[in-house]
Amino acid sequence: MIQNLDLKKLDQRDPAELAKLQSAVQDVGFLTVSNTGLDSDRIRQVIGAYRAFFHLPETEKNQVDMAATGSNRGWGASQSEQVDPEANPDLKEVFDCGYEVPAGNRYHDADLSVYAPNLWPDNPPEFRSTIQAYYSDACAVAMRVLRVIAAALGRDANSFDSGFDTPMALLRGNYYPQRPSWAGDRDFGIGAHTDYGCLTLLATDGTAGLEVFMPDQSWERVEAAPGTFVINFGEMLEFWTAGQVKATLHRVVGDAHERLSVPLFFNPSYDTNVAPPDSGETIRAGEHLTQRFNETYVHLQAAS
Ligand SMILES: O=C(O)CCC(=O)C(=O)O
Ligand SMILES: [Fe+2]
Repeated sequence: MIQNLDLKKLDQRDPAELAKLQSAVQDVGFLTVSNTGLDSDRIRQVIGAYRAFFHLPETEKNQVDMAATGSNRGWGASQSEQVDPEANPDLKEVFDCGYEVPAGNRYHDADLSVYAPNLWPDNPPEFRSTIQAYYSDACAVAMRVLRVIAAALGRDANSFDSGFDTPMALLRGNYYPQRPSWAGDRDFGIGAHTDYGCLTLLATDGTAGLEVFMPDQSWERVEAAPGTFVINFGEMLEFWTAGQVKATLHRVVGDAHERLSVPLFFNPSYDTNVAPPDSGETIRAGEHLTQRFNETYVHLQAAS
């Protein structure tokens, strides 16, 4: 079962809520969370901005097409990403934006694609300001959730903080058009995958579609109305916690309804070592993320 938790209670270290969190991260790797401070009106505004962008004619979206770049900022057309090598490229469209590295930061002149400059469309006019404001508020919620996870695992609540000073956090709008009539059994809105980073904070427009691969090997639907978030964990947090946090497979098949979702992939700074503690290994977060991007974005598959 996928648990719904209350972030305010977790912040207050409510013992029953922390115990539920511990089993959600270890056994299932998925949960939903409410009471984050980001309310339903705010999420509707953000989803509305993405929806207006995705409904623009392709000629306009083409002006910010990431395929013309060596990174993943801007619009990705349908079938521009293949998260499951056994399936066809995903049917969804995306819009990705990332962290804006300030001048003076050690990564500012590093020319790393994970910190590439954002590409913003001219329309809708309020798109950039709406999405940028949400980016920073969503990162703050994600960091709060990571702190309560550290506490639930019996660690110092701030033990992950120093790894996130320049987060490679990627905010995405996913647009799933109606599933086309020609789609076959290798075609998905997004194929089965695990996320690459640490924590994913996902808002949706309330339309069903996300399915989680449960410990009993069944696919379970998880729904979240605007104001409730789905949280799951990526490969890096599984390594970093030596498996105490589970990176769980999930997918969206798609159906007759258009659907929007907005994941924030909260990834650490490039040089953060996400290898299991005391393993003597080094897994540099930026190298793992770059490799996974190169494997899955079609325009980067060809270039790498
Ligand atoms: O649309 C969803 O509900 C999930 C999207 C997802 O898994 C992803 O973008 O990694
Ligand atoms: Fe995902």
